[in-house]
Amino acid sequence: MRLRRAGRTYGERQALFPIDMAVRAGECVALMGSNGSGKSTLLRLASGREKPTTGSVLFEGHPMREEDPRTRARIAVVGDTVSCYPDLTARAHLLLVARAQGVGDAAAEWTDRVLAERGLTAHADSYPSSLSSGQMQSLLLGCAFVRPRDMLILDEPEQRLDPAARDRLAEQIKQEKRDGVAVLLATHHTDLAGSTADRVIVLEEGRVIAAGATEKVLKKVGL
Ligand SMILES: Nc1ncnc2c1ncn2[C@@H]1O[C@H](COP(=O)(O)OP(=O)(O)OP(=O)(O)O)[C@@H](O)[C@H]1O
Repeated sequence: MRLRRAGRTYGERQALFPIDMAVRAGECVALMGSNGSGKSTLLRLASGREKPTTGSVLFEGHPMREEDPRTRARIAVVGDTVSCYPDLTARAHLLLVARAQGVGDAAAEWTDRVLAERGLTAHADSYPSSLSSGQMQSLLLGCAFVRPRDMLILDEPEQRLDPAARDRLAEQIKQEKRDGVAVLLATHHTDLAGSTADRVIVLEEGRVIAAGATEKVLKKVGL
């Protein structure tokens, strides 16, 4: 996935100034920066959810189009909005996504594995209204891991997770990299970025203020 001078305005506000960046297979890039610095905007462009107002976004050399089923089939996104079906259990959500994304006969097996990995086995038959906010976040993350993917886009995936669930998430991201998945995430959690990201990009008011190898950048910006 590559952004070529991609920028985004909302009315008068320049949420993201034109930026060049790429995420390669097996690599994790973390976006950091204060509230409103443009991280979610960049992720929405990278996932094809929104179009840049300048420049372009490419996935494997072709313009990113979320409406293209082939793109959707390969990019798993956990965005900044929570959405679920109130009358479907945690297990049913995962089965639905697995089947919709072509997992086929293995959907039940994938679902059980993801429930266990996300610490949700005991809540498999719970409805969203009876999940805690952290369990709900784990379910949303599970929806990204219960389907095939070549790219993973995560917006503050650590939010509402307890330390154990956060550690499991970090391990999962490292496994994704070993499996050749390209990972792009926005996070406020320095340890999560430090343990998973190969590179960090720090945004401030829509501009890149630091970018490069994780350790170097975190040190430079005092994180
Ligand atoms: N749909 C929109 N319409 C108008 N302005 C928007 C819209 N989305 C984002 N913005 C503005 O763009 C800027 C960047 O927002 P963005 O959500 O990308 O920040 P962020 O770095 O993800 O912040 P946070 O850490 O709070 O999630 C903010 O000033 C925000 O108010």
